[in-house]
Amino acid sequence: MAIDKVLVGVIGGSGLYNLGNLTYVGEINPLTPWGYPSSPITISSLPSGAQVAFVARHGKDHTISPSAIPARANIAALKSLGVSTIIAFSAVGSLREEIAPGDFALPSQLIDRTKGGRPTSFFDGTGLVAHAGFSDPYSPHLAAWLTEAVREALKDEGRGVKLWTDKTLVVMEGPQFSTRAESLMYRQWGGDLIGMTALPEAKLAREAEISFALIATATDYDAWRPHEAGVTAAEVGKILRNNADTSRHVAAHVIERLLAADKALLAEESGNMRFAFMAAPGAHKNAALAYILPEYFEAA
Ligand SMILES: CSC[C@H]1O[C@H](OP(=O)(O)O)[C@H](O)[C@@H]1O
Ligand SMILES: Nc1ncnc2[nH]cnc12
Repeated sequence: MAIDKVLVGVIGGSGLYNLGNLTYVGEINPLTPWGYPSSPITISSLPSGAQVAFVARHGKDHTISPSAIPARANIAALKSLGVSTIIAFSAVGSLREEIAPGDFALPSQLIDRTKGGRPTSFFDGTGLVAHAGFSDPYSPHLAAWLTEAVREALKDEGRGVKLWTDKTLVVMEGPQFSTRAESLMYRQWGGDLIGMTALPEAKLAREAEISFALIATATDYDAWRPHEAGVTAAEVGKILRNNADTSRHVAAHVIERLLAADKALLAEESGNMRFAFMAAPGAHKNAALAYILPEYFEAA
């Protein structure tokens, strides 16, 4: 089967290394100006025939640590396939009693606690300065639409998985989990969830004019609860398989409906960079920027 223009991309995190519930079409490994993506991108088709692109952010065998994920290559590779909307999944710890392991959440805000120098912009080293708006890190219309669509998908699956919305996700560097003091501090800051990979992914999607939403899947209670041992990878691992099965169901259900929904939803971020540049982009020929934003840049 031929690979068509793919409008929706999925990024899988811990435990979610494939969309094996869809029909396999092929694999493609684009070399972007920022290198290769974390893993070759799998193209699969939905029952309607529409195609979806999937990338495993830690690699298919989970060999890439959160600090080393080639996020620019992942986003650029998806964009090169025609992707205008990404739905990303991320395993997270819960900083709130009411958000239990096994629950799903749509975060609306992020707090950046990464500090290992992950590249966060496509414009680094290009000589062009761009300031993308990031007050709402996830595309608001897409997130609002997803609330109902994900709820419906979870109901349809029938396992009784709960969905939380409007939560604040703290993104830490890792790979070690937080100390108890840090975990308690994040709660005081208003954090509801904690993970290691949501940034810079969301920033890069915004720069690439891709609509982007994150579905967070809770695996543990992090380290803030008194009298508990604290989080371990083994504890997280126990819940990953169920969360991944539910994520696959949600992805298939939601993307099928998204492709049939108002086309404006898929293009929510289109044009958002037009006023972000500090110097006229037309005057700036750059092959890397042309790869990600051909609307504004030409190859040199
Ligand atoms: C396996 S627990 C820590 C690990 O899980 C999360 O990964 P992802 O966001 O890709 O699902 C978390 O961010 C850490 O990378
Ligand atoms: N407690 C936690 N802290 C950071 N990332 C996580 N991913 C899953 N659980 C996590």
